Amino acid sequence: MKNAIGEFPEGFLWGAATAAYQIEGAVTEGGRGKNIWDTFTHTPGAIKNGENGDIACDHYHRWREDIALMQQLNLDAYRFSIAWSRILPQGRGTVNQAGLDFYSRLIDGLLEAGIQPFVTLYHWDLPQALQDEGKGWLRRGIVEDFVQYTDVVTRAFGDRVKHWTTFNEPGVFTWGGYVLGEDAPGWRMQPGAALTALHHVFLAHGASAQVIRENVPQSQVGIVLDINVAEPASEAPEDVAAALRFDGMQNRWFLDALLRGEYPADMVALFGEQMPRIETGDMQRMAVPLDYLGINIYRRSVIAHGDELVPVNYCRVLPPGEHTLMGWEVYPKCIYDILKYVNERYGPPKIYITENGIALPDEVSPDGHVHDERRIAYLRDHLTYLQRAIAEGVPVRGYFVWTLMDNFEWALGFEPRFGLIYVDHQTQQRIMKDSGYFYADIAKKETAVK
Ligand SMILES: CO[C@H](O)c1c[n+]2c([nH]1)[C@H](O)[C@@H](O)[C@H](O)[C@H]2CO
Repeated sequence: MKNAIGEFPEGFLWGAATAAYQIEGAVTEGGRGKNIWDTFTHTPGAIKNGENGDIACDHYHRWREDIALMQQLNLDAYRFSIAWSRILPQGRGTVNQAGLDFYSRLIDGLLEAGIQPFVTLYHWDLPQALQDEGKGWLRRGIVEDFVQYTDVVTRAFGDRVKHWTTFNEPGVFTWGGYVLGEDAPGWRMQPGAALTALHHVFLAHGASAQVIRENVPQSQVGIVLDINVAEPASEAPEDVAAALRFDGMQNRWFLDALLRGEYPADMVALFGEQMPRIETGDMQRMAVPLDYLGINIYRRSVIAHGDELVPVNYCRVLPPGEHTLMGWEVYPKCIYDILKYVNERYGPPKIYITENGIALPDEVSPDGHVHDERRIAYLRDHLTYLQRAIAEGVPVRGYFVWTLMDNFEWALGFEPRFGLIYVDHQTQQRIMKDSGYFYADIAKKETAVK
């Protein structure tokens, strides 16, 4: 199909993405159990402005209205996550039928609207009961809990949902949650804790993929990673070495483990005593064949030597130029560079851009519209580089904007607005931004130029 950006493969999916804790609200409704983000956001000082996702975008009650907005955007697909603690309030054991019913109605509504559901099983919101019982992902037994959760939801929705992502960005929630303290559960520990948690997440991924394939005929199974191509800040040997360590930690640790069944030797040597306990067969258990790789792409990564993050000892350098509200550089060619990096080294069968977007201080103008020209430029320029990568043979089959609507941006609260749709979080009014109309035109099939 052809649109204002250029030629895209027939069947290319134009989507938008969200996550349960960031949009649903209704945290004590419908039998939902507590999760670690409920706890973390109510911990004084954890979240900017003391905000939380108790109400968020009230999507739990407004999902019909939100599906109608997705139709206005001409979406082919919608990427969303299921809240584990809505399905299994205690993380395991008794199933909450009201939780299954909510997602079943949502999925039926999407299908009726002609929108394909892309489900993420885990987007950071671990049931608090599992955190309390045995330190969450640090306990190897959690793999079995995740398998039960996978089994329940794929039996319930596998007749209608074919695209299943096990985890969103394993590195972010383990490193952020167990070392940096920036994400739930907010622990500041040694890197070894994050590597152990990550090892168990990888095992859970492999076991979950098996269950999905057993329960869902014609399923497509993948995982979502944030891959970053490292550019040394200078030609100085210490910066070049730091960029290699960044590449090892940010990219090869995940891609080698999940696609090749081995941890990269240089990083194993670097981590030494911090390495997780690896049992016989573990690496084969995690490296199950995948139907697609989801990649979240936002920015370029210019890396220099740094003394803080021991033992990886790298730090990001922010080049001059345009930056987003997150303090990230706007560098559209990053999407081309990252796709070429992954395709040339690992050659996944299919790729989806599962997140790409920009945080801006959007405001409603006196005319009642949100004129977010910078987001239009960001999307247009990244899509142009995406189209170039596809034309050069990278097997990208879909693109999901982060995000459908302005939502709860984790430790930063509601201030960073990423949405195609503006949300007034006091009134819950939704307003399509100018970028939403732009994207609807990109996604609209009738605009196809013969
Ligand atoms: C460096 O960006 C990461 O890849 C990334 C960015 N983002 C993410 N991962 C998460 O998957 C989303 O939940 C965030 O809301 C979103 C915006 O911050």
